[in-house]
Amino acid sequence: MNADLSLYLVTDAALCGDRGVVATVREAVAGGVAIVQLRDKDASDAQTVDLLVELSHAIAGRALLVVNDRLQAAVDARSRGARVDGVHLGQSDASVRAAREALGPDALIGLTANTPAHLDAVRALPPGTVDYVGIGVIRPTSTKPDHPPALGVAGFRTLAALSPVPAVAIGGIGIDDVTALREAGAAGVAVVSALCAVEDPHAAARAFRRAWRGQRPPRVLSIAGSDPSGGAGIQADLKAIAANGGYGMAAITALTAQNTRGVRGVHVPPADFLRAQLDAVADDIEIDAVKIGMLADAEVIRTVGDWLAARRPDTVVLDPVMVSTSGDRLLDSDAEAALLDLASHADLLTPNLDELAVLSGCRVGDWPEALAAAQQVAARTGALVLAKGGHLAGDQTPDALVGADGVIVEHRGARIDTTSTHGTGCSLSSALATLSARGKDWPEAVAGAREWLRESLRAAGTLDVGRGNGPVSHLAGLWQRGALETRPSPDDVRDAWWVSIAEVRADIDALPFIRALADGTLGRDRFLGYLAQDALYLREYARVLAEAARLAPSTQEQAFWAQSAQGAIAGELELHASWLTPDTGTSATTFSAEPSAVNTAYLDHLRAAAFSGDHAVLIAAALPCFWLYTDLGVRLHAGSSGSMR
Ligand SMILES: Nc1ncnc2c1ncn2[C@@H]1O[C@H](COP(=O)(O)OP(=O)(O)O)[C@@H](O)[C@H]1O
Ligand SMILES: Cc1ncc(COP(=O)(O)O)c(N)n1
Ligand SMILES: [Mg+2]
Repeated sequence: MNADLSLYLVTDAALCGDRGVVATVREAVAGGVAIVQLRDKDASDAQTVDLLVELSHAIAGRALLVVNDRLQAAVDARSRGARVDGVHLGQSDASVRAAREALGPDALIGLTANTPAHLDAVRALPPGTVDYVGIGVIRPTSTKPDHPPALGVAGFRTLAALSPVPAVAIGGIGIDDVTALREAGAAGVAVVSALCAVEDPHAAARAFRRAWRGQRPPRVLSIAGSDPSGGAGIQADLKAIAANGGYGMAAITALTAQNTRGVRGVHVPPADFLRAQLDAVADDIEIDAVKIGMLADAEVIRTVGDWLAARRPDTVVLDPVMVSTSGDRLLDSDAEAALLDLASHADLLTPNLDELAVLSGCRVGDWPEALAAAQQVAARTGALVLAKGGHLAGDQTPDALVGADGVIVEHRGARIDTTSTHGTGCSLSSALATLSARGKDWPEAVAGAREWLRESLRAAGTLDVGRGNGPVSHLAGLWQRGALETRPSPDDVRDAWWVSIAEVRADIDALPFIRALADGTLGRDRFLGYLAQDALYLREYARVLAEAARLAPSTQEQAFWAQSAQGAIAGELELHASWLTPDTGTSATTFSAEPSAVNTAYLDHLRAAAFSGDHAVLIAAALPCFWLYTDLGVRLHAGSSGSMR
């Protein structure tokens, strides 16, 4: 049996305390435990059978269940209808061959192995007798008082390398050991106290899961129908998963011929082939979350249910698609009861108002009725229910996360004014599965998915796809944040500008005034005339720069422009003081000069830019003065022969 052994809970009644074994297991499984071993050395056989029956109901196919040592209890519990997947035996317990014979070829049979000789013995057995070995203890632990010396991670690695079957690490494992053990070849980590003796086994299990998974993005599998127009079904799911940070995969339940205006046809491939798709993915890839969408008919539902019972990933979101936004049936009406059964495999259901009415059998005419129906469905299925208000009349689209005890969290929000709502349900449920697999709890996942969907709805119109109800813009957030633009760097832009004004600059260099300035032959009067104009220019330029400071988008830029304004005023004052004041022998008339026509035109250009109120426009007008003067100054200085003064 190719089982998920990654997070393995071994029960300890004493450590579970008042909460009890059943509640502890239920919470830990909800948090992501993949396999549970009932271990109680003190219980009688009869008590063990009772507990197995109870645990099998509590687990409800969400994880595997095995029993430690008591082969007969496993057989007896099975005869009472319990799903007991197998046994875990110690070296001194019943023989693994007897267990295989009693429980059959599909049972999961594990064996404790602590020495190379134990592993040699496993290799000597007929293949398929033992499914996995438990190797330990990793660290000293009190839950197994007679344990052999602790192996540490290095000792585990050595033994695991000798094992012919997957090896689970067990004994005193803390969350900090998980990564190292996985790297050392562990197929899973088995824990007792770290999940039983904690206040919140659900949270602890999630933390272990995350540690096991490491930093990689979650793998999210959509089991849904195809929408060739790209807005709903698996096409929407893959985009939604990617947009929310997951790696998307898709097993196709049905092909639809549809567009934004409606569904023209549905083709359902053989259910066996769906199973083949699901197994192909699961045989190779660790699936962190599943989103289930369109299921077409009862046989497809059964196929998905069987597959989930055998290899359920941590997170299952079921969008009980029955009728599309365009009003077309996507599920046979006689399959609705089967869908309700499947719902009990899910962590979260995301029905719209109509689907909620079908699932609950209640009238759902308004939001309070939706909340009541959702609570009823939650109680009946054991899953949480996200009641969605997209189909409500009015300008609000509330969504509420509801459990068996009532509303957990409710979001209100104004309806976004758009007709592009094709695939909103598909997209939302995929986002939820992805965010949950990224470690968010359900209320956080709902808040995050809603926020993302609303952003995608707001941008939907710009896609302009189709003439019916268009798709949402799944990647709008990414596009708006500029991830796509192949924008040239600021340096490239500036270089291109310099090149584009090369001719103008050559003309400037050739001006008689500049040539005389450069070779030191400029007459004093002409130079003083120029300085007077420059002083007049700087006084106004300082005001323009002050306006740039006022409009600046950041404090850093604000400070730069304010300092530049101050520098321009200081420059003007210095020109007056050093060249233009009467006591240097220069005429006072120069000081009171009128701006020239060119000066006035240039200043008017700058003032117009300042009045535009647009920082970028103003900067574009103001910067050439900085850059061109610097450029010219540098070149004149490089070629200068003497002082101007
Ligand atoms: N016009 C809208 N503005 C804002 N949110 C919307 C709008 N239409 C649908 N939604 C949201 O889209 C999601 C899907 O809801 P709904 O349309 O009720 O389900 P479905 O698409 O399954 O029929 C919900 O979160 C709902 O609140
Ligand atoms: C293949 C497929 N699956 C699901 C939907 C539901 O769409 P919505 O999310 O708008 O309810 C759809 N239209 N097509
Ligand atoms: Mg919708």
